[in-house]
Amino acid sequence: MSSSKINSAKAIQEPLQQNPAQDNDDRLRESTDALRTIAEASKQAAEEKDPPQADAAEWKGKFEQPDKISGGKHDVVHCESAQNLDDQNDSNNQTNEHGMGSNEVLSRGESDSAHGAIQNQMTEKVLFELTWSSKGNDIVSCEMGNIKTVGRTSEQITLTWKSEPQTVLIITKPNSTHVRDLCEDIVSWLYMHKKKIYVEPRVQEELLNISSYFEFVKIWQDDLQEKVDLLITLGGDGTVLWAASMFQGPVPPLVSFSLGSLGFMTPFRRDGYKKQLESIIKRPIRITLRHRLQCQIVGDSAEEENATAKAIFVLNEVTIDRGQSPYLTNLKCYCDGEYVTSVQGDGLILSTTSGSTAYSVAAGGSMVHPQVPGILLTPICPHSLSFRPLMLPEHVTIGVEVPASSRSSAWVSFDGKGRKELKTGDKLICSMAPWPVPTVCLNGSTRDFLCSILEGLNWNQRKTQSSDGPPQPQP
Ligand SMILES: NC(=O)c1ccc[n+]([C@@H]2O[C@H](COP(=O)([O-])OP(=O)(O)OC[C@H]3O[C@@H](n4cnc5c(N)ncnc54)[C@H](O)[C@@H]3O)[C@@H](O)[C@H]2O)c1
Ligand SMILES: Nc1ncnc2c1ncn2[C@@H]1O[C@H](COP(=O)(O)OP(=O)(O)OP(=O)(O)O)[C@@H](O)[C@H]1O
Repeated sequence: MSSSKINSAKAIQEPLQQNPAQDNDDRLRESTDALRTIAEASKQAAEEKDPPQADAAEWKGKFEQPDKISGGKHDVVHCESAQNLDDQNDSNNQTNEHGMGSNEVLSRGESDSAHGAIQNQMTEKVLFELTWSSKGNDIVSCEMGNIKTVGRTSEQITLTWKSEPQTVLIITKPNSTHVRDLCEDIVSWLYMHKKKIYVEPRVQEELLNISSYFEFVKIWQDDLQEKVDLLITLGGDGTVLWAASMFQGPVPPLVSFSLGSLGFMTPFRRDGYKKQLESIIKRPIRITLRHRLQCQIVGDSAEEENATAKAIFVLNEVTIDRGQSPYLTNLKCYCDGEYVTSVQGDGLILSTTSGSTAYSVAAGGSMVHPQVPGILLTPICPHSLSFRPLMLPEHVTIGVEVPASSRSSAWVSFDGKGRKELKTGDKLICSMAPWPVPTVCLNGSTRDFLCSILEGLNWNQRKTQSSDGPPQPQP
């Protein structure tokens, strides 16, 4: 192992040992534990073979400090009065305000070359306001004993900056010339607009290889989640997943440019990026709050790793499968601690609604609008004719256990990464995380979703039936 890897592993291990876990296998642990887990997952990823990912994961591990999260903000949305919205948000202009999202104030000082003076002024993370179409703060009213729904949790949300975002983190897909080119352009554009720019070490190196002009671009060192105003991804859905996994607490608004093959979560195109970014930093933006799941393994395996209270955040799904075992998985499923059923088949996917169009749909699950709060249970090749996919409400806690009677262990993966063995007796606990990923919409949450299933999956494409044919049957 290289010395940098050893240092990185040490940096990860130390926080892991600082906060011993408490026992409770029915509820997910609080945020301190969550960070510890992410650090461990990154360590594992760093040991994987893919060099760009291993390096990136190693870098992520360096700044993931468990104690940061204990002071994390659980309330992403607070109630406060709304402002008028501009013409971008017609649909919301006639509605009342529902909530306000704010980021905390923090201090920092750092000198830069060209824009040093400007950058030094940026000592606070910018605040913003969230407008959630609704006739009031409540979802349900009960006046005079009449129950009436007055708000919808899945309505379009608008984010209005209190001042222009200043600090931008750009995450890019490795090994792509198109991505590198667009990254260079966007970095230059942002610098012209006096933004403070952070990237991964690999990207900084790439930019400096192009020109020393890019010396103003910084590598993020620490306090990541507390300083970024805007997150930009250049790549496909995998890059969005990667960027989201870097935030173990609140996630800043994420603008995703599509430079992949499919791009369900990447509505922005490289052409016209200037106009789009200009609009995003200066005007109110429509966002989709993509829910995440927090997952935790409890049992002997976790204890062996000295991390019983591990939690990992996923934007798409957590998958439990049979790995290389030739046997059926035998997974006992619990909902809020109550036994529900057993999965006998290749495995089970616990998916967010954002992830419903990914692995879950391939396994026969329904596609669900990402703003709908809920957890999908989709079996993988169940050896039972009646195991239909299921969707449960957002508040439940799901447990999946490999019972002692199982013929073999199972394997868990998180957004397709960080595979871990679930030995007999181990349990995966999963519930909705308090920190969603706010992705910026191109044409609104619903239109973007429908476009992605129509264009990405060719949903329900069929040649139209010709009008000529047998005569209509007479009534
Ligand atoms: N049989 C399958 O369909 C299958 C199998 C394994 C993993 N996956 C998915 O791949 C994801 C990891 O993505 P990656 O890009 O890192 O790996 P990857 O490069 O193997 O890409 C998998 C494909 O899934 C697509 N995808 C990812 N998230 C999506 C979403 N929310 N909606 C629609 N499509 C989506 C990607 O665009 C890509 O085409 C996992 O979270 C899992 O959902 C799918
Ligand atoms: N910054 C990053 N560092 C390391 N690995 C990354 C980074 N961004 C993305 N990846 C990985 O690179 C792989 C490919 O990325 P991505 O899915 O974005 O591109 P794609 O496969 O071309 O696009 P699509 O998902 O649309 O098919 C994914 O496995 C992802 O986890």
